[in-house]
Amino acid sequence: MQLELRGITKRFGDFTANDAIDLTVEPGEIHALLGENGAGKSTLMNVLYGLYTPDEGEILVDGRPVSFSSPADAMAAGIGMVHQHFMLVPTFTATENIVLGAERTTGGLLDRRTARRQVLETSERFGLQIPPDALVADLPVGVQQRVEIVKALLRKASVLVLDEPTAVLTPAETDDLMRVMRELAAAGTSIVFITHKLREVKAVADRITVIRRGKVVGQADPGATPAELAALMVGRDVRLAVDKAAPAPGRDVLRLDEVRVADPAGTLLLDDVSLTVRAGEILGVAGVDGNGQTELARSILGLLPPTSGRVHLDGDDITGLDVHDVLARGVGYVPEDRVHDGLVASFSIEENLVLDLLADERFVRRGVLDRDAMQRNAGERVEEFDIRTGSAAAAVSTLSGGNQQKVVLARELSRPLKLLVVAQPTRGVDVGSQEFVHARIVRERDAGAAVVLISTELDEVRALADRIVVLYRGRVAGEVGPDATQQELGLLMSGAGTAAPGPTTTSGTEATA
Ligand SMILES: Nc1ncnc2c1ncn2[C@@H]1O[C@H](COP(=O)(O)OP(=O)(O)OP(=O)(O)O)[C@@H](O)[C@H]1O
Repeated sequence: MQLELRGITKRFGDFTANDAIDLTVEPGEIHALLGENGAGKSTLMNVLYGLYTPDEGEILVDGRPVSFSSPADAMAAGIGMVHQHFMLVPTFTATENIVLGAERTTGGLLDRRTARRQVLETSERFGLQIPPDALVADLPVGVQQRVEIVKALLRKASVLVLDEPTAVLTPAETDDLMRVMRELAAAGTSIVFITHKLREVKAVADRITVIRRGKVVGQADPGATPAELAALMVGRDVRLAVDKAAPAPGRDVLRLDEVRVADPAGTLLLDDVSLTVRAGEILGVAGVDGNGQTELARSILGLLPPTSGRVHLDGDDITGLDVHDVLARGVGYVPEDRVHDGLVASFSIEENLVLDLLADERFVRRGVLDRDAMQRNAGERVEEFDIRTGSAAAAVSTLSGGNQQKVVLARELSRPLKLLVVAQPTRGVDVGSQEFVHARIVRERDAGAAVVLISTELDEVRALADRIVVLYRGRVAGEVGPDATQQELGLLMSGAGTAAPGPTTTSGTEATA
């Protein structure tokens, strides 16, 4: 199927998110859509998927104009979309999710056998392995994504939109998705692929369209170098390498002594983790997602009290302190899940920029919020972090994904810090802003903060960290320098080269200690 978007314009109030965009996607083509945060990529795809009505322009399918007033219309015309945030029901099985809304029923009941067979057939045909009877909540993110893709394919999608599909995937899951994309394209499905990872674009794209500030600025050749692609996206040269001097570590700021965290069933999520981070150094924490990184950050912050072991900040025992007390001691926190843990969606950008700073006399006078000060602060932060918004008084939920991430960073880096804990700092952030975020993290280090950098992006960890620990099944599998090779890190991340046992359970007394 040939898809053509012609002169699409979409405005929000007096802000033009898409400005007369033309885009043609040929049958069986993988068409990458590149652009900085807030460029208008998701908006354009939401227009295509019937979620937004364009103010101007038209959509043509095989040369015929079509008009979609809902995703159901778009799906009926053969367009499928996998969103950045999946839209699955966690308590339903994979099969139930896939057939939801298009189910065949007999006497009002779901025809489970037919549904299951269809799911298996589609997943086998495209090499998308799915356990049909597993609950979605129990599946790894990469498999949940396959459920979304099978769901679209089962509805006979001949154009599949993937909006930042690799942001949450492990490297192995990403490779797998790339393979699936190539196979789908070879079988005639067209794919619109949105990503900020230029290497992926080079690996799979047949054609590349770049948009900037709502307009198409050009097509790029898939043979272009990442630096050339970055320059076209951002409109200037981008340094893809991080500039940083040798560290000058000072006193111990953070010390974890044999920290253990067990879940209610007694499985150890953090297992005897001991580590020290000094002022003026960045400790990188590498590992495949789900090996204790989240629990590590949360136990330092006081969001998840350790089952046993101690956490010290600047010599003080802060184990068991409330998160507000920990933050008030000069700790900054950029959580991996910005939507749930970093922002209040319905609050304005101004308000989100001072969350957790409500004891700060810059913004609160005699218990009353100083709106003028908040406005001034927002103006400065928006400018400094290049947050793309029409107005800082707008709800933070109206920002593009990457710009929401910048709000969290701008807030956390706006006060003097002893310790900065950052998880996945550049997830969903465009290459130009990645450069900026990396430079800001190094600046915190150079100003004397101890930094814990948790990232599943090995390139990021190696570029920023002064030392790297690898977490594997809740344990520190090893410590290496920043010059460790990808292979050495990969081995530690897979559990090879360590004596770490499989998932352990606490023995009764320890679990409750
Ligand atoms: N519902 C809305 N109301 C107001 N403004 C909006 C709305 N949705 C999007 N915008 C604005 O439109 C612009 C484009 O956003 P969009 O989500 O399309 O960007 P994007 O290119 O997908 O960015 P990212 O790479 O960060 O995901 C942003 O500046 C955003 O703030």
